[in-house]
Parts: sequence; structure tokens; C-alpha cells
Amino acid sequence: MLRRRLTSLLLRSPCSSSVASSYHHQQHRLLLPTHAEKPPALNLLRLFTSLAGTDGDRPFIAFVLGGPGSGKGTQCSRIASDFGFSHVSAGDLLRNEISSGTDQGEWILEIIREGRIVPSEITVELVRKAIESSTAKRVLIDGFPRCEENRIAFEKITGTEPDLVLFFDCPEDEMVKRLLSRNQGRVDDNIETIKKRLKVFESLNLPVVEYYSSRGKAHKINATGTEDEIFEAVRKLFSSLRL
Ligand SMILES: Nc1ncnc2c1ncn2[C@@H]1O[C@H](COP(=O)(O)OP(=O)(O)OP(=O)(O)O)[C@@H](O)[C@H]1O
Ligand SMILES: O=c1ccn([C@@H]2O[C@H](COP(=O)(O)O)[C@@H](O)[C@H]2O)c(=O)[nH]1
Ligand SMILES: [Mg+2]
Repeated sequence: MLRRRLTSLLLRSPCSSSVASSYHHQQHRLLLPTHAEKPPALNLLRLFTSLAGTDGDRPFIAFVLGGPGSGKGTQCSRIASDFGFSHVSAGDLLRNEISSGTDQGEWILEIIREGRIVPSEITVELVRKAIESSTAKRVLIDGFPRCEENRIAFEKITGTEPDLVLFFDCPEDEMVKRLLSRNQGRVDDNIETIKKRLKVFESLNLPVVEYYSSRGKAHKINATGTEDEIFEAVRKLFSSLRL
């Protein structure tokens, strides 16, 4: 029974157009991976171990969302050092997979190069493991969940929800400017990929922010201005939390 439920959850098209607004229907079909792209050696059974049932012991979890280049990574580093959070970047976990040189890594590289979203069965498992192996009492999950399907998979598989969702709100032109001058050798820091990432962000990631907003969990931070100015707003929020 449990196995059938989980399998049907995982085999749904990753972040498919069914979760997106009809307005962006065509774009999603073009930008998202298809079943044909399933990587080799995917072991669905690994997902049966989960955070489920450990809610009382689990750390405080904050999802950190925002468009590409909105400053999630930059602000997470500062939150981590000032407020004792462990910083789990979903993008970094995926880039580590790429560095491992496996077939799955090569497949992930192509998805990132095209600005699309890696299927939940890979990302949820990486994020879940990172949370479980952290000894910190507070964890920032940077850049995840990327779409409603990611969110639902995370919540079902781990049996938990985030305590807080931070949303960095930044205008597109500012995000593009920052990404084009990031200079860290990322394969997705080019104008073609950036345009695709912005579309994916608007059509698939914003609904996640809206979902948590409707549940009173999302906090919007104005992500324009200097890093220090933005962190001042972040600091106020985190100082007001009972951690
Ligand atoms: N407030 C800011 N003003 C100007 N540049 C900034 C600001 N915050 C971050 N940056 C720079 O913008 C670039 C993108 O920032 P960062 O990597 O933190 O964004 P991100 O949201 O994590 O992006 P991605 O989703 O692509 O990982 C970096 O080069 C960073 O140094
Ligand atoms: O949950 C996730 C996180 C990331 N990706 C892919 O990685 C790139 C880069 O991610 P950053 O968090 O911005 O470093 C992103 O554009 C996606 O292609 C993902 O699929 N799922
Ligand atoms: Mg980042």
C-alpha cells in the first residue's frame, strides 16, 4: 500500500504542467524533463527511509527561496554564521553529484545547463540525507523546493513541513545583472540559461512561495540594495524568532 502510494508519487512527471498555471502551459512542456530522461540506476527503494516519525527530534527547518541571482546563497552564508544554522544548498548537492563523474551526474549537468528542474526522487533524497546527517539544530535549505511537485514529494517522504520560508524578492533585471557578473564558472551563468531559469522560477517556483504564504509561513524580504542592507532585514526577522 505504502509502496504503491510512493511509487505513484515518484512516477508523476517531475514538476509537470499539471501543477502550473495554464498561462505557462506551453513553456513548461518545453522546459521540463520528460520520463525518457530518467537516469540509469535510480533506486526508488532508498526513499523508504525518511524523516517521518521523527518530527519531535528534527531540526528547525527554513526553506530559502527566490529567483536566480536574488542572493539566496549570499544571505544564507550570513544567516548560518550569525544564527547557527547549517546551510544546505540543493544546487550545491546537485553540483556535487556532477563532480562525482557518474552517468547520473552527467544527466544532472544537462538539466542544470538547460535551466530545468531535476526530478524530485533525486533532489529530495539528497536534501533528506543532508538534513539527517547534520548535527545542527537549525537548517537552511537553500533553493528547494523548486516546484509544487518537489514540495509535495518532500513533505510526503520526510513527513514534515518547513517551520519558515524566506522569500527573496528581487526584480528580474537586477538578478540578470548579478548572475552575468557572478564569475564562478557556473554552466548556467549565461544569458540563454538565465532566461530559461527566470521562466521556470515564475511558473513553477512562485506557486510554492504562494502555497506557504497562504499557510502563513512565508516571509518576503526585499532583495534589492546592498548585501548589508538586505541582511539587516533578515537579521530582524531571525532575531524575532524563538529558535
Ligand atoms: N545585494 C547584492 N547586491 C549585489 N550583488 C549581490 C548581492 N547579493 C548577492 N550578490 C552577488 O550576486 C551574485 C548572485 O548571488 P547568489 O549566488 O547569492 O544568488 P542565488 O540566489 O544563490 O543564485 P542562484 O539561484 O543562481 O544560486 C553573486 O555574485 C553575489 O556575490
Ligand atoms: O532543488 C533544486 C535545486 C536546483 N536545481 C537545479 O540546479 C540549478 C542551480 O540551482 P541553484 O539553487 O540556483 O544553485 C537550478 O537552476 C536547477 O537546474 C534543481 O533542479 N532542483
Ligand atoms: Mg545559490
